[in-house]
Amino acid sequence: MEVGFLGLGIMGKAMSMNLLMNGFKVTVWNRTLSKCNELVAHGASIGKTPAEVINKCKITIAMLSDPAAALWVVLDKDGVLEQICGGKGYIDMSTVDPETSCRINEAITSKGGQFLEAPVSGSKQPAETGQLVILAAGDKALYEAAMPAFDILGKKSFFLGQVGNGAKMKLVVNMIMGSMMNAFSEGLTLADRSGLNPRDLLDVLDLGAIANPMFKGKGPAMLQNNYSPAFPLKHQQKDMRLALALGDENSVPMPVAAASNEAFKKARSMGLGDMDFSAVFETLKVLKHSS
Ligand SMILES: NC(=O)C1=CN([C@@H]2O[C@H](COP(=O)(O)OP(=O)(O)OC[C@H]3O[C@@H](n4cnc5c(N)ncnc54)[C@H](OP(=O)(O)O)[C@@H]3O)[C@@H](O)[C@H]2O)C=CC1
Ligand SMILES: O=CC(=O)O
Repeated sequence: MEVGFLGLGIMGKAMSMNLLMNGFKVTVWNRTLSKCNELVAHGASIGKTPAEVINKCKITIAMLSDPAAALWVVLDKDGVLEQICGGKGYIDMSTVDPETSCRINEAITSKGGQFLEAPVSGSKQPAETGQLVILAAGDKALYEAAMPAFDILGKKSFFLGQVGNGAKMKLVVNMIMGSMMNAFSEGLTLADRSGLNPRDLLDVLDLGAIANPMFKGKGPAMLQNNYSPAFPLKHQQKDMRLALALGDENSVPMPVAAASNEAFKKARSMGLGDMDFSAVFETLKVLKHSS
């Protein structure tokens, strides 16, 4: 099967490489073109623009940073819209808000193309090992046509109905994850400041009812101030912001998420936006130093 792939950041690079290693023909494009080189060394072709990739491939996947990037790649000069047409499918796997997804859907379908949103749950390592959870919504026929690729990229795919539902599900999941990361950071700090060994806390948590892969995976690195980015903090803050907007629209009070968003904003203001989202832990250390 041949696919196009737009956006070779942490996730896009891992996902497109995975497709390539599993026998797919892949044509890649990235805004910073040099990031295509590693993929090309493994057999990928390059498209010089998003339009060129769409022209070449029947199905094209995008994995871009945020709503502005997702819209730019579709609507701007040399963008997806210039070549999309009947018989071609566009799948946006970026995490965006439902409104952005609906705008892209309208643009693509107005030219006769098929559109599927398919954000993913799972980070760099699940992307490398094909263990993502795919949250698709939109054109069911495109979902079925893309299943061979989804089977490589993910451990489970959900079809959630109309466009917007995938984005909503992803934002709800990441709102919970971001809030959990803040509670975890406060717990580690409280254990330390009250005279406990935070490593003991990790062991206790791991044996109880709130054990989870995130605490287990991130905890030891956080205690060593290691925030090598798997999920960049700036993207987690974007997801909190978009989830809070969804809460506004639906009159859902979300005080825990709102406080977590403030902590992520604080971390961004400290220059930690490109670090892993677990670097929000550092905001609590600043409080210690200033007291
Ligand atoms: N990392 C993770 O654990 C996960 C991330 N996600 C979501 O996946 C998406 C990608 O994440 P990730 O790979 O980590 O992010 P990165 O920051 O590593 O990569 C972002 C990608 O978007 C491109 N981009 C940014 N702005 C523009 C623009 N204006 N025009 C064109 N391209 C642009 C970048 O291009 P360039 O290289 O030129 O900067 C790069 O290819 C995000 O929506 C994120 O929320 C979802 C699940 C897990
Ligand atoms: O969006 C991030 C993730 O880990 O899922």
